[in-house]
Amino acid sequence: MTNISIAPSILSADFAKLGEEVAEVERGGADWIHVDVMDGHFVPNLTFGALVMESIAPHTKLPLDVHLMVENPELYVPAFAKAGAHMITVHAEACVHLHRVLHLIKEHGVKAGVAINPATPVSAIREVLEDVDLVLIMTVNPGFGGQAFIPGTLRKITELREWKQEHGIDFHIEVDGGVTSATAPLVVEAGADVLVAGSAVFGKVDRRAAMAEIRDSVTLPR
Ligand SMILES: O=C(CO)[C@@H](O)[C@H](O)COP(=O)(O)O
Ligand SMILES: [Fe+2]
Repeated sequence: MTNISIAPSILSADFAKLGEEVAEVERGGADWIHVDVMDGHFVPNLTFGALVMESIAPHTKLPLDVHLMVENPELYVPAFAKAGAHMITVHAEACVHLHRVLHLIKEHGVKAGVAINPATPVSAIREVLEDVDLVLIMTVNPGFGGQAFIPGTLRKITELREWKQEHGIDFHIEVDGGVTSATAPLVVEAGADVLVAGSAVFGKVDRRAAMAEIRDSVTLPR
């Protein structure tokens, strides 16, 4: 079975103590830290920029998985790379020159990911699938934590898994939005290997138990 990584999204953490929050989920068994950056234009919400992430970075050794929900993401790639990003994912819908942006990310020594919204087909990113380290399938419309999983997105995960098999190339398939112990088995069965979970982890008092519940849902026999 594929190794499954859990990436708690700090969007649902307590912003007044982000350092402690990431350290706690690292101790509790998280694999990556998912960092949601929103500009109030590409999505109807605002979060933070590279300076805030730079101040979080010393509090964890886990890879920082930056999800840029911003227009003109190429403008922010250098700052997030400098701030300690391990992976930077940009939205296909936000990039006129998607191939160029993905290579800009790699030139900064960072792994490159591409994200698609629920209404965007896999065909929109087919020409860059050999250029990416990760594809992020949004399983909610981006902008907010705590939304309900959109089941119609599952067929895109399956399509990507089949594409990987057919072409013999590898990249992570990450899912983001509404991931819980109820939906995790569905996305893993479809082919996802990185599970972002915001409210299902940070919304719980016991974060270790919350992550264990998600991991057990995809590893223990049903
Ligand atoms: O990128 C986003 C939202 O746009 C996510 O990363 C959310 O933070 C996921 O939150 P939950 O749906 O897991 O509560
Ligand atoms: Fe995200």
